[in-house]
Amino acid sequence: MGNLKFADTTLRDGEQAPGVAFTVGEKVQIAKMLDSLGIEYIEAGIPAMGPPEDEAIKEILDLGLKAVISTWNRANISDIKASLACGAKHIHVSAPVSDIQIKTKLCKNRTWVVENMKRAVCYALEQGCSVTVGAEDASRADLEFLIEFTVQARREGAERLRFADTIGILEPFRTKQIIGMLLENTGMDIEFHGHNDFGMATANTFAAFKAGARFLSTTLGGLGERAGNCSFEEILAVLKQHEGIDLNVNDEMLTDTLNYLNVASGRSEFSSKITKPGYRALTIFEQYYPLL
Ligand SMILES: CC(=O)SCCNC(=O)CCNC(=O)[C@H](O)C(C)(C)COP(=O)(O)OP(=O)(O)OC[C@H]1O[C@@H](n2cnc3c(N)ncnc32)[C@H](O)[C@@H]1OP(=O)(O)O
Ligand SMILES: CC(C)C(=O)C(=O)O
Repeated sequence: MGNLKFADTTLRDGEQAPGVAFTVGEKVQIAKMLDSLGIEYIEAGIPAMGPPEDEAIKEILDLGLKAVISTWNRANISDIKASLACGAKHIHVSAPVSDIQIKTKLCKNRTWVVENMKRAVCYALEQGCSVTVGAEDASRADLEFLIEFTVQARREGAERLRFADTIGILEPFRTKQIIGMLLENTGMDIEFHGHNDFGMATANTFAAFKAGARFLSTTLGGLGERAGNCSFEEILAVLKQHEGIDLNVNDEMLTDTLNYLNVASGRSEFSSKITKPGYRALTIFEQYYPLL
């Protein structure tokens, strides 16, 4: 998909959607389908959760897919050991970076967060893994601290930073400004992870792309915690319509994948996602919407 890369989190954040629990077989099938669509990065799950999550992750890793398979870890060594036990080679280390989450969720301070992130990154690298770092609740973080956290992650050897709009409070203008500022001040590659609480996950993801984020975190159908995440098929349509970027995703395969997910997620409203305006515009009625 060229310079722009997709990091799918249907199997991790998608499964955090209310009422959704995939079986091991469903997770493996979804991973195969994501790979067939040409998605470059697949977040397979959280090994620290134990069985059956770790079984699914092992099976996915054993498939030898083209996509890079990563696992989600808290900023601690025991989570990374659980990932290594599954055979993971690509470790995502995640930590809250807003003061509100550092204080209320972790009961810690900024120094603790940076030190534990660094220790976890360093450990994973020593084990021969590649590492990405996640900044949870980045949209509510103090900007100077976010820059400091990112610079330290980069120095430690992390490949990129996942900027999470964890509670979905950003809007596109602010997103563009904040991602641009982060890129300018850190030189770190950015992955944008948006939530849809105000219905702006796709718009914010597009704004992050316009600001220079090369990695877009998406889920099939926008499945994800609370109101969900940026949907893969929507941002595909937006990129095509507004940027003329055609990622040549096989439309039939995408529809089959969404239909499979509809059944696996048990979310009946999900099937209607393929009739969402953005997606439909470019797949069914493309001739009426000349590309820019
Ligand atoms: C915003 C997000 O989407 S984050 C991803 C969220 N997804 C999930 O949490 C998946 C479901 N969660 C689980 O199954 C479990 O919470 C597990 C397996 C991940 C962890 O289980 P446990 O360790 O038994 O319990 P628990 O969730 O209470 O862990 C809390 C501990 O993790 C710490 N912690 C939480 N997040 C992080 C983090 N990102 N980095 C470091 N430590 C963290 C807490 O401070 C707390 O530490 P303490 O034990 O010293 O007080
Ligand atoms: C763990 C992260 C990336 C997440 O899902 C969020 O903060 O929204």
